Amino acid sequence: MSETTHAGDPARHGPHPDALARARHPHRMPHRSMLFLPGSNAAMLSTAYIYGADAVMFDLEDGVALREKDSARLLVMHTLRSGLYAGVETVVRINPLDTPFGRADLEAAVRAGADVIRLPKTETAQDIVDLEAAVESIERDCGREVGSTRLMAAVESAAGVVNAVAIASSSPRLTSIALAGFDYVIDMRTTRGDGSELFYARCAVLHAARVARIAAYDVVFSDVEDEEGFLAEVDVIKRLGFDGKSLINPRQIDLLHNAYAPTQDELDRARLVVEAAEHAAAEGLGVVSLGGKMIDAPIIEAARRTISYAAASGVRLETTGTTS
Ligand SMILES: CC(C)(COP(=O)(O)OP(=O)(O)OC[C@H]1O[C@@H](n2cnc3c(N)ncnc32)[C@H](O)[C@@H]1OP(=O)(O)O)[C@@H](O)C(=O)NCCC(=O)NCCSC(=O)C[C@@](O)(CC(=O)O)C(=O)O
Ligand SMILES: [Mg+2]
Repeated sequence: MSETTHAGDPARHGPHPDALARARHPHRMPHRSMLFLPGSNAAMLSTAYIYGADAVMFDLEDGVALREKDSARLLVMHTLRSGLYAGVETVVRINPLDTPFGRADLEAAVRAGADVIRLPKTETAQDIVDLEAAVESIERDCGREVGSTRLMAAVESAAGVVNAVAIASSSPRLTSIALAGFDYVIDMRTTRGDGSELFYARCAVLHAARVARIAAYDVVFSDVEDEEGFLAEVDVIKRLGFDGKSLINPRQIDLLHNAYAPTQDELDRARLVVEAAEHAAAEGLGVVSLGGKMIDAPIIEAARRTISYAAASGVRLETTGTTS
């Protein structure tokens, strides 16, 4: 692939500052919604930055027909370089590296400045180690800051789920892990149902993410007309502890963000906790207390996350499904 230089090319100027902020302060940057966009769909690629997803995922893998693999790669590369998505986290789902398309996808995505590479069908930690080596070589070759491309592992099989802790801990570049439900249930010889078929995998992926201190994304919900079913699934995954979900349709974004938004009471309490923590830090106090009760670090961290969710999409409106 030939490399052209032009002003504003993210491949020349490193990652968007927003991406660096996410890497340094993950609790302040929500990872709730990741919108899948088929890389071959020019109309979707030219408009989807307006929908307000936390991240968009340009898909070069299963959402793209074989005969469109090369044209989709070019389309995604030009979209990344266009600057349209400068304020949104950009993710490219490449084809696996052992397919005829994987290396070319990776080369194009890293050179064009993708914030994150999503590796589908990750089964072992070695898959990520190999990906990291390939990414580093491309970064060096094109002059992109080494280490600036982040990685996401998508786990889509029994092997991936069983190896989730090793995968999640395999690279400092790996900032998130996603469970992919459709391929997973095929591998498990079952079908999507009431969620019980995903329960073990969800828990395994989530525990791996927490051990490695990275973000965890839940599966896509395929029926875009079934708002009630979508919200029921969101309720389950939020309770389990997922940071968010991969999505296939813009209509799912606000529903998800509203479900993750705090109530006004939760926000007020979080602000008090953070104020108390900041006061204690300013006074050089080792112990943070609020109303006579000691507050520990995980509570302060959770309070900061609550404030970041409210900053991103307001407080939760229980009746309308939207946020204020
Ligand atoms: C489902 C449907 C056909 C419905 O279409 P509809 O037209 O009925 O939708 P409408 O709501 O009417 O669209 C209103 C307006 O939004 C625009 N719009 C729609 N969707 C948009 C979007 N995604 N991005 C930007 N724009 C969008 C649309 O163009 C229109 O724009 P406009 O005409 O201007 O008004 C459509 O959404 C769609 O194609 N989704 C993406 C599907 C996809 O990517 N599948 C592969 C990934 S899963 C996989 O691979 C499995 C996995 O690997 C997963 C894992 O790894 O996690 C595993 O194993 O589990
Ligand atoms: Mg899949």
